Amino acid sequence: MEKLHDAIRAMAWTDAGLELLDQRKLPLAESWLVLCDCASVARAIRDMVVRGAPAIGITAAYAAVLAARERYARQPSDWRTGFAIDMQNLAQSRPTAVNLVWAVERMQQLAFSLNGNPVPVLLSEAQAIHEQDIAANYTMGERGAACIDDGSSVLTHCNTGSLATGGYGTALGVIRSAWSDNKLNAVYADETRPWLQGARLTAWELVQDSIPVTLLVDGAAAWLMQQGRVQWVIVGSDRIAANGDVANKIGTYAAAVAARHHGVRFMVVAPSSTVDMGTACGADIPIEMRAEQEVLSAGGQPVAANGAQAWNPAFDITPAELIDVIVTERGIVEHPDTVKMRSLMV
Ligand SMILES: CSC[C@H]1O[C@H](OP(=O)(O)O)[C@H](O)[C@@H]1O
Repeated sequence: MEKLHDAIRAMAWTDAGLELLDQRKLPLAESWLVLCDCASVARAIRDMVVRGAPAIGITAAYAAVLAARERYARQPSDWRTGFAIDMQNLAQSRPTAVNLVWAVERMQQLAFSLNGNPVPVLLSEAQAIHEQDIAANYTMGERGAACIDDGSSVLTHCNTGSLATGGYGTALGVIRSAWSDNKLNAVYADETRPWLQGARLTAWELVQDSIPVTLLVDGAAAWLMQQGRVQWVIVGSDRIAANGDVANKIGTYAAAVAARHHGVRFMVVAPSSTVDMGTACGADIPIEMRAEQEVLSAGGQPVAANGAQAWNPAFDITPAELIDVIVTERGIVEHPDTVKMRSLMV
């Protein structure tokens, strides 16, 4: 089967600045923002113009280039002080995806090792982070697809494709590769309330690739499994703790519980930049709480009675014992635990 085209990108560096595809407007409109300063990129991450753990990390790396360019132009003799402030603000834009802090620390450590104008070297580093992520996604796509038997149907949650990464995707990369290998009968996608990453982004990506996709409301996932209609649930992650516990979009834990109950296998796909060996277990992962309004409305229109309140955790924690396999570019871990995760990350 011909290799799927890989044209979708969430971000692109240009001399004018960092271009971000505004994912808040998809699938109805494809519009790009061109951001020229670090603070604007931090706001764009917070406001989910760009989202998805690896995409957030790559975007932060480019934001570090913008910060260095601005600070060095303003004060060549003492650009580091302002740069450090920019990096702190950037790192605080969203708390759960460890890729953000990983990228900020990697860029800041490099920046402070440089003499003279840091921008050219930092830009090369940011571009390397971007390219390495894409390469990792193709590797994970092949490795994950190899776990899937011919004739399988799969369910995915949220968006883990080119829009959530540097390109191709993590869990959606596995689905792309498995489809290219003629292994899949059907692909199901949870709409993923309240932000609708599945309905608005995953479905859009798969339609672009001419891969048939069937959307379902999140509450239908367990019934789909009870009907025996999927053999795998395949998801991404925003942070994997040292013991293999996984933080991912809200609704992932429910899917994992239902999958285990119904004998459906559960795969987590994430680059090693998502693994946080400094966090012992899932209980120690910060869970982002987002605005109540995201639950109380849809498409900008209220859907709840005026006066109702909402609880809006953006992520939940799936314990390692509910995960059959974690796929990274460094290797595959079956039935993850701390020992296995540590051996993967050495
Ligand atoms: C490729 S991992 C993407 C990961 O990020 C999503 O969260 P958000 O859309 O809020 O950034 C979701 O947890 C996905 O699994």
